[in-house]
Amino acid sequence: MTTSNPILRFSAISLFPEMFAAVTESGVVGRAIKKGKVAVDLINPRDFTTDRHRTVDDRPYGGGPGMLMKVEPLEKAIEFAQSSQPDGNRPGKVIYLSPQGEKIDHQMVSQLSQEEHLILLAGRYEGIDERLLNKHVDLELSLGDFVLSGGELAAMAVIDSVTRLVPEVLGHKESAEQDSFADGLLDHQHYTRPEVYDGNRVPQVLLSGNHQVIESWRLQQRLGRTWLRRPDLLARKKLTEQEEKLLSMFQAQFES
Ligand SMILES: NC(=O)c1ccc(N[C@@H]2CC[C@@H](O)C2)nc1
Repeated sequence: MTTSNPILRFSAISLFPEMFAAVTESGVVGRAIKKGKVAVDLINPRDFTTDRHRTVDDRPYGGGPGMLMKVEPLEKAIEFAQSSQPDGNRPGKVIYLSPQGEKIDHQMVSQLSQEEHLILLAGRYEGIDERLLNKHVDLELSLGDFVLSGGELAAMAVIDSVTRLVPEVLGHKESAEQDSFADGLLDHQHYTRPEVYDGNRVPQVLLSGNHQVIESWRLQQRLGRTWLRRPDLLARKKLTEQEEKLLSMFQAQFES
């Protein structure tokens, strides 16, 4: 069933729109687009240049290495993205991807999945004029403390992670509720055939067919792994009495 108006629309502003095929032509996002639940428009600032050489970069004031993205083509691309928003809808939220942004986490992804239109600004070169950012950008986001040669990969990470949380995008089989972080814990271990691999057996509990025991074991592993690998996440989580008990049993075994 394709609906004419998608639940969530992304407008990706990028000098390398062909990169976005990586998310638009496969997997969860590809299927969500086919089902008309999500749309991804690609907007290239180069199409908004007026000079013969279609110039999109310029030298930085104050000198220094590299180039910056020209203001005018970017501004026209952003205004084009906003004008493509159906009348009456809330204006699109302009997101700039950069190492100077707020670190993205599940909370942020979940909030973004409630929006109707996300305009993702993927920069290149050394970046973008601060006055353009101040005028047009609502939210500056970062995948983490590292530098990419362009914002496109970060923008695609936003498209993929947000799309997964759009209602009815994931079938019940792949439901996002089971995702790690959805409840502030890391994921448990996963196993599939063969039962013995490289001399290691699958944990017996998973072969028992006793779903209550399996669920309890999985929760205990999630608590234990979060305690071992991401104590910062555990510190933020209010544990139920049952979770406290499972975790302390895990800790006792671990420390024995
Ligand atoms: N950590 C990140 O999310 C991130 C985002 C963008 C980026 N690089 C672009 C290229 C020029 C400027 O627009 C920023 N690097 C890292």
